[in-house]
Amino acid sequence: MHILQLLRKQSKYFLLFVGTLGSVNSIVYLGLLAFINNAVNGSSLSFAKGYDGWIFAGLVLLSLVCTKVFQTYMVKLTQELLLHYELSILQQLRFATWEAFEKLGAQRIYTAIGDVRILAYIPEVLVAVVNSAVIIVCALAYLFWVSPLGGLAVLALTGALLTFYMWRNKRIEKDLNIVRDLQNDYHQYLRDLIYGFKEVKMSTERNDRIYHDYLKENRLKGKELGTRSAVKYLDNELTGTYSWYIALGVGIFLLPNLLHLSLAQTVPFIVVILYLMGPLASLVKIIPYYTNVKIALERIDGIRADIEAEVTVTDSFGDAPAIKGEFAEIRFREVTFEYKDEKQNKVFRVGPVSLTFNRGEVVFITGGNGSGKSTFINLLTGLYQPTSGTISLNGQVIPLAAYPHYSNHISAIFTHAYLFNENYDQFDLSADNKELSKLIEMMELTAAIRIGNDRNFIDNNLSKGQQKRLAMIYAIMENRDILVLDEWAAEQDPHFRAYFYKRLIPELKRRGKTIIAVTHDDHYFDCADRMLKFDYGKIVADTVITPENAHFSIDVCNN
Ligand SMILES: Nc1ncnc2c1ncn2[C@@H]1O[C@H](COP(=O)(O)OP(=O)(O)OP(=O)(O)O)[C@@H](O)[C@H]1O
Repeated sequence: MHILQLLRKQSKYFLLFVGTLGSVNSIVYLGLLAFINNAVNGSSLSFAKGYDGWIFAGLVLLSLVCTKVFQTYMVKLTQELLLHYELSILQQLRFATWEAFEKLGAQRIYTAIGDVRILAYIPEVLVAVVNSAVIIVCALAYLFWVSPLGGLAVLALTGALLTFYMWRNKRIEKDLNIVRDLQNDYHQYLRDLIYGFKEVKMSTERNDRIYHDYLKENRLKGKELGTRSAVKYLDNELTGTYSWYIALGVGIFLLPNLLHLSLAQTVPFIVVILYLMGPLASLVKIIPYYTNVKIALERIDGIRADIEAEVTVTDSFGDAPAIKGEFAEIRFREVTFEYKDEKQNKVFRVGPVSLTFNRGEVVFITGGNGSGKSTFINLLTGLYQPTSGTISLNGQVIPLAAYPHYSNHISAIFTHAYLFNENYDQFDLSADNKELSKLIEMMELTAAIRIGNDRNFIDNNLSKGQQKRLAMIYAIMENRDILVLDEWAAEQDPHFRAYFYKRLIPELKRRGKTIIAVTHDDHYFDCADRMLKFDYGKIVADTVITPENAHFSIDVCNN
């Protein structure tokens, strides 16, 4: 969206403000020009005789006040705009489905939020553009009035310079767009270096390559393009300043001789040239800022359009469907989920799945790599919505819009569990919470974590296994009916693994929880009530485990 359109959308008074500032400043600048010119010529405006100095000071003051009011208005408007953009991107994002979020990608979201900060240049750009434009128009009008020939000459020069700047700017804009792309890649490589530092240290070849072929290569290209555009911008400034000096020289030395004019006759021309130097310089200086704002806006609009294409609801989660009674069952009926590529071709399909999870059941899910277990977990937790078929809770089919409410019934610990830095769930993490202390003890984290600090969150610097145990504490504190675990025990030591299967799961079951866990721990398959086995996206075995068939079932699941 264009900057002006955007500001008009943000404030209906925007054009009124620009118009008022432009009109007042036109009067001020025309008046100032006339005063300066007359003062240089030794004449005086008839109506201002004796008060020239006062009127001059008054005009300057009026212009100052007007510009100050406009500047303050622009700063406030821009800050509102920044807030609006930041919040609207976040607001749209939080209503995005997991599938839509995966498509957008975290890097693009970070970049868009970063781009919003660039919009903070808008006041500088607009104040410079409005003021300079007003001065240029007034100066040219004045010159046409006193010397049409001089007016024509300066108009031609100004027009030629501005066209030249705009043409050069179009080319620089292309380079700056590439610089922005390079910056995005650079941040990605940087993240790889920092978060994959261990892996980087494990291979000198990888270490060399990430530095020489990616980071350094990227920075060298960035430097080349950055230098090229900075030099072009500085060239613009030089061209502008020196063309104006040439025009000034022509006015002072050539015109009087060539056209047999007295110096006094060329004074308006010289005054206007001098008068225009400042505004034109500030216009040229502001072009890089303008270009950056324009590029940022285009990119933000791009990502917002992508988010809008993926996210239909952006204001509320709507009312939760009234589910009758306590949790009794989740039923999948002919549920499928398809991953598609960019051309909408199916790349992998899970299902059709038809089954029921009953209250209090402990269900283990097994299957080879890439067999569809995690995709199924995403469906079960409501992160993915079925491509076809229905999921119902206590017999009530979940409409697409109600999936966020459906997810509210489930606690989940995913393979790469993320622990928040703040206590968004407002758990009671105080030292005198007995239940918490018991859970910490149970998870053998007493020595590893500290509770009861001011910020009411658990300070942690934990190993992967400990992080999963802390995630388990939070999941238990959430106190939801269904607990979904994706390879929770994978990072636990043998002692804790045994504790999980033999003590924790039975304890949670005793509390009435329904546990659905992806696992490869075949030693403990007999701890489940039921086993599901996935293969190529389909459930190939759904076996109830009894003491009699436990070993047979385990064999089925392992084969
Ligand atoms: N976001 C995605 N886009 C496209 N295809 C995907 C996506 N996520 C998974 N897949 C594909 O879906 C198939 C099933 O993946 P899934 O992660 O569900 O399997 P899994 O059984 O959990 O495997 P693993 O045990 O290795 O985690 C795989 O072929 C995978 O490549």
